[in-house]
Amino acid sequence: MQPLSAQALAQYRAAAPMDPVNVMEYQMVAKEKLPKMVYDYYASGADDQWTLQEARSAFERITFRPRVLVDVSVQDMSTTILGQKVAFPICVAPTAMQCMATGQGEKATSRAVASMNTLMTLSSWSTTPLEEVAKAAPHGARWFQLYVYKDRACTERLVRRAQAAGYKALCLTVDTPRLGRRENDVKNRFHLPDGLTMGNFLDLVQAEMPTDQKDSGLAAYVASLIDPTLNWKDVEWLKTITNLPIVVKGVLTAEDALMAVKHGCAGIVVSNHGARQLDYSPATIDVLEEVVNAVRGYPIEVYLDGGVRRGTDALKALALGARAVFVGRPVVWGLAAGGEEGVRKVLTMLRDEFKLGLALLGCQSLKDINRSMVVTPADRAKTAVRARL
Ligand SMILES: Cc1cc2nc3c(=O)[nH]c(=O)nc-3n(C[C@H](O)[C@H](O)[C@H](O)COP(=O)(O)O)c2cc1C
Ligand SMILES: CC(C)CC(=O)C(=O)O
Repeated sequence: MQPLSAQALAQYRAAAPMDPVNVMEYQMVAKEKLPKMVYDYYASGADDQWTLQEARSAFERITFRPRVLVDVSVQDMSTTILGQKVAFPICVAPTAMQCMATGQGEKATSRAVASMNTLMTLSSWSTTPLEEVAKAAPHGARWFQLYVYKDRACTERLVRRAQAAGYKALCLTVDTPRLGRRENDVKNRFHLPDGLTMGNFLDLVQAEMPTDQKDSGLAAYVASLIDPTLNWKDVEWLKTITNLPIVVKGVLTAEDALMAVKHGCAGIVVSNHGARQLDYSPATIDVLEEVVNAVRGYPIEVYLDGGVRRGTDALKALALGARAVFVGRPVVWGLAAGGEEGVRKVLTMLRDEFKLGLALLGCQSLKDINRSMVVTPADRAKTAVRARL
């Protein structure tokens, strides 16, 4: 989502709802509450932020073909994600440094997500140690997002800790050999606010983010720690140090999807990192089908993240073959606006919108959602060509 313009914010203030009724309004409340450096970090995309805009535009270009006169008085939104049951197919993507949004940070998210019976992915760059996040909601479904560090011993210890703490999969982020250039972070000289630390590294590597940079402190921090040599062989290495399933996050092409299959990954997140890495990458919803078609018949699940702000966005992704979607910023907006309760409200909104859309589409359960229920720009182009022949 685009950063809000001064004009949009002024318009919102004029009609400020006491209680936000959608995710976009939660973003506006969060913007009012957060310090500028923090809001900008959460909201921004890379460079021109073209991909950031495109994430929403691409969803807007897809329309539905709803079916009618179907009994939808009883609905079931549940599914499984790598065998773990979730109440609805909207899960939580990893977002770093959540204690900047609210004091309880990742612990609040953990409790809210568990109470909604869905799945949370914890960023390895959390401001709370992974064990404390697990303890905050012991029965919640949880994955651990991994960046591979130059210090492989540190990486290995982190993986073992995640496994010991009950995280059920490693979500390996593969689109960040270097941090994308977020110009607001450069201007703001982004750094971790005083009193916060990267909770998982306290005993491992340099826990403090530099504050004296003439650039984004985060970009320098990432450059000093994350291993840019990461490649498919390292997936094999990871498999020698853990038996947790590996989900690769950041795949955008059929070629890489097939590499994930070849290297024994259990899942793929079709993701462009919330438009924060390579600008002019496509919107994820536009490449989802390419990935789904490439791996059809293989034992691998495909998920999508990026720009999901409405229950109907999730329906579109499922119709195009995703097993579930993940949301990043909406959770942070909920946290900033209302802590644990704010996250619960955001997830409840998305769940309820999804349920309503499911009924209006004529579906009783996720099994009823199918490809014929959406029309994409590619479908329209094909129809136009056929009409001309
Ligand atoms: C503030 C912020 C921090 C993020 N931190 C991480 C991270 O630590 N690890 C990671 O793999 N992805 C990270 N991401 C990317 C998200 O996991 C996800 O791909 C993206 O936010 C999805 O798009 P959405 O925000 O439009 O829902 C971050 C995204 C944001 C906005
Ligand atoms: C600590 C960062 C690498 C987190 C991240 O992935 C992001 O800001 O997009």
